[in-house]
Amino acid sequence: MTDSVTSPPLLIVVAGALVRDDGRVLLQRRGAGKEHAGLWEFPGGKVEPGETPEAALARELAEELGIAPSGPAPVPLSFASEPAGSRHLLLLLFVVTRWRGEPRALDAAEIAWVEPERLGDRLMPPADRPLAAALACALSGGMIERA
Ligand SMILES: Nc1nc2c([nH]c(=O)n2[C@H]2C[C@H](O)[C@@H](COP(=O)(O)OP(=O)(O)OP(=O)(O)O)O2)c(=O)[nH]1
Repeated sequence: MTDSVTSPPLLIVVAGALVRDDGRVLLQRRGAGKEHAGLWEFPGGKVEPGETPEAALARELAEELGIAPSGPAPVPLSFASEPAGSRHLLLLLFVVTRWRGEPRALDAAEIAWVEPERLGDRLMPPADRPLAAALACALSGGMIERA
């Protein structure tokens, strides 16, 4: 193929929307010195070579929050696809309704449990905004079975 000039390498990132039994969603604020510092995002990170998205999600949730998904497998909800500097971001969002442990901000500046209808109030990276809207819509429409 000769179109690599016009097709930047994919940056595949996985993220989890933790939904508590009261319907609130966990967001975390990116720390200083990181890309998108200060913005609110879903916990997650880059999928490493040879890793499935599900394995990457479990690893990132352990590293960033000290929790492990349990019970029903995380459910893919939506994705974002957009340019990100010299690469192209593919951000895969899963919904997580059961986990072991109490989430702590091990990597982020802080975490917050946000009512779905207030997700839009938080400043987020561009890729997250439509994902947050889709999540709020799915939650208000009863499309997501809670723990
Ligand atoms: N984790 C996460 N990353 C996001 C979101 N939205 C978004 O644009 N991103 C971007 C920011 C980064 O360019 C990239 C993920 O980078 P990251 O720094 O979180 O990845 P990582 O945990 O693997 O970190 P590192 O080891 O490379 O430092 O995806 C989101 O909701 N969650």
